[in-house]
Amino acid sequence: MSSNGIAIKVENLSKQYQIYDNPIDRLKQTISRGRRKYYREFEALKDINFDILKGETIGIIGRNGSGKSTLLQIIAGTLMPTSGEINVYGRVAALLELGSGFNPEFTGRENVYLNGSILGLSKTEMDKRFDEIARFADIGSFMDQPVKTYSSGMYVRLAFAVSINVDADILIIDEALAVGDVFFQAKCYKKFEEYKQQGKTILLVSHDLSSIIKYCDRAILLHEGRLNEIGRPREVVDNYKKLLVNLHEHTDAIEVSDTSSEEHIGNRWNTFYQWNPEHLDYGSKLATITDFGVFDESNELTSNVERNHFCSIKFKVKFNEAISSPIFAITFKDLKGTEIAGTNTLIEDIYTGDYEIGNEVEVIFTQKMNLQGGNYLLSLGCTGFSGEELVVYHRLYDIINIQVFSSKLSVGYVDLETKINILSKQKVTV
Ligand SMILES: Nc1ncnc2c1ncn2[C@@H]1O[C@H](COP(=O)(O)OP(=O)(O)OP(=O)(O)O)[C@@H](O)[C@H]1O
Repeated sequence: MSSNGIAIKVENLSKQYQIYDNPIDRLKQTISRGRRKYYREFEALKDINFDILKGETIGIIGRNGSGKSTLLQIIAGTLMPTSGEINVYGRVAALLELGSGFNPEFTGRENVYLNGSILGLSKTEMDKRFDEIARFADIGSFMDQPVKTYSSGMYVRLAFAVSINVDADILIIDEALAVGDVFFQAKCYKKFEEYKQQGKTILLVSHDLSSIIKYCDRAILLHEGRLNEIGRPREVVDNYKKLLVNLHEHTDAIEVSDTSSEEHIGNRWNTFYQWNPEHLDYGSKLATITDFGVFDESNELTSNVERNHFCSIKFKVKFNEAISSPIFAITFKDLKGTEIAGTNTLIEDIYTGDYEIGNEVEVIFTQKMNLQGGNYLLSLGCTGFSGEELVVYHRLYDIINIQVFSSKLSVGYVDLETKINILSKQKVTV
């Protein structure tokens, strides 16, 4: 069957698990040979449809229990769907949950060869790859110890090293990288880039939303076993965040309610800006952000800030209910959606006050702009706690673009304000 550029095709896929309330019921079920049902059915995946193209990197996100691992296992071929169809075009290397894929009694070396043979590679082919696998895993003499003696980090290192060195067309990774240390993670992400450049397909399940935005071409949001959304990672991640706070409304423009301070009506700071048409505006609106603006050192409204100069982000919040100790927040993201910098009054340990219905407050975040020259999206938020639970009153995500000007072209996102000294050593002549 021709794939027409498709790596994975999923059609009307559903998976039901049989839930036995009592362990003995499982035995009864076997004995009854289907005459009676001793289990409940639980639908972990419901009518899932999507195509993944060759060369795409896809992030899969969703709450715990939303069906991510079940979906990956079905794609990897280690679990059968209850109904529907799945076609996978190419060889799959899967790094699923810890504990799967390796025999704990075998050494690392033996497991490398075992995995290779499962994936259809001969011993000679694995011999050629072994040194690279060992180099990437970098677990030293543990390679010849039984895997059961490994730490979870070592386990992931070896499993990842195998997965990326078996010439798979499709790489599936379930959260596994989170266990490795940060340097290993960086090494893995670098490897992803190589993989992408080779036109290979990557499926990544992660709770690290920044990585999903940074590395994926598209993201899939699963919710209660259903495919909630598939699309641009930044949008899917933002919608997922909304879903996490159980708020589903999405308005296309800011609804600026009349505030109690008459002086600003018709003269709002925020009319100075072109708003991002893709911004997100959500929250319970028990408190609303009624205006916002960025001010330079002369207290002039601006959307251009010079690097290393001070600027103030101001926003007004009106309380539509009595609220104690709200949390005010700002975040800067780059245009890919990666959070670059941000803070809030909780992190900064600032007492924000108690408010009655109708009160209005002006919040001012003043900082030295240490971001490198470039374009950034500003997000604002007003949240709080209801008991233990974080509640969102109003968030304006990615509402405006702030351009940072800099004559200095250095690398990365922030200016470390490095001081460089060159100490010359005189040659000693005898
Ligand atoms: N073998 C099983 N038998 C019965 N129910 C199962 C089984 N495996 C998973 N489930 C249930 O199916 C649902 C989906 O599980 P799955 O592990 O796919 O979710 P997930 O999104 O990967 O979750 P997490 O983020 O916690 O890893 C959950 O409610 C889970 O309890």
